[in-house]
Amino acid sequence: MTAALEAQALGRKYGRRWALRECTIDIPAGHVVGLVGPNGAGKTTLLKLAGGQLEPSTGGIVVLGGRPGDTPEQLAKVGFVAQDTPVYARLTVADHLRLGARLNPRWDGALARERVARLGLVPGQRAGRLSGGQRAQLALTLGLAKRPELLILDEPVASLDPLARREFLQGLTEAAAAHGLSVVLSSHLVSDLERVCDYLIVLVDSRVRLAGEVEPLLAAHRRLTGPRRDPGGHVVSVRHTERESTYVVRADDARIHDPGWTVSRLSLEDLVLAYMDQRTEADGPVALEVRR
Ligand SMILES: Nc1ncnc2c1ncn2[C@@H]1O[C@H](COP(=O)(O)OP(=O)(O)OP(=O)(O)O)[C@@H](O)[C@H]1O
Repeated sequence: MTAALEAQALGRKYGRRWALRECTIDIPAGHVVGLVGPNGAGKTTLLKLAGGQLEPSTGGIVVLGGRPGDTPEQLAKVGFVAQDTPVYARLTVADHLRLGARLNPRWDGALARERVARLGLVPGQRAGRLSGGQRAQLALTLGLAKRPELLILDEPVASLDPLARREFLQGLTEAAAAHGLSVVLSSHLVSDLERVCDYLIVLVDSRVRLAGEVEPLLAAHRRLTGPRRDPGGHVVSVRHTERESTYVVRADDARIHDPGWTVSRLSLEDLVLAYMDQRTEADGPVALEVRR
């Protein structure tokens, strides 16, 4: 099966500064991928490389078997909803749907009209007069109605209210399941990702710190709480208080059966925060090899 996204030693510089470096990932098709990381980590850069809006400085990237943005067929297969939810301020909602139909060979007009009606968007209203959240919903509708094989969403839910967020993410999961759509979405809202993503990429300081399917990743880590002593193996992060220490470790090689520890599983949010934190005994960040 063709991978949704393969990157090999992918890097992108702005001037002399790396925005993304040494990125090697291989994401099978059919996943809903959550891309997380602190501000400036390189998430948008990676998404734009996948969408063909940016060229790599080093390495290579293949999306659905082709070069990003290379041919009309490739462009039709990939939907991209940018962070600032670009819509044309002077065009109405209905104009956007007409434009979508004209520009996209696989356009699903029924889906677009049904979503617009369900969201309560007025077809005759100019996009410039919509609220930020409504503009985001319109941009998302255009992305879904394009019927891509891969939908890339850069912070799609940031401006949506909690109900709209849940509604959108549910729609996304349903579309992914019904049409075999692959999705890559970046977000700072890890609790939202927890609900929809089955694949995770954590980017920190322009590098991939963790990548893989969510369930195996969660199964491979534990939180140890107890005395301040080296648990052995891969320590992802550690926090000390006067009374106890909390370690996040790779479960396969740490001494988790030591009765001195209280051992618990992690939520996706705990796991993401541990890799974003990565404070160790030496108090310096460690680059970890990520096994899948
Ligand atoms: N057009 C540009 N020119 C110069 N530097 C840029 C440009 N775009 C991004 N950068 C830099 O590249 C790095 C990565 O930026 P990027 O937008 O990919 O991060 P991000 O993870 O998406 O951040 P955020 O969560 O804040 O959206 C940052 O240091 C940023 O300042």
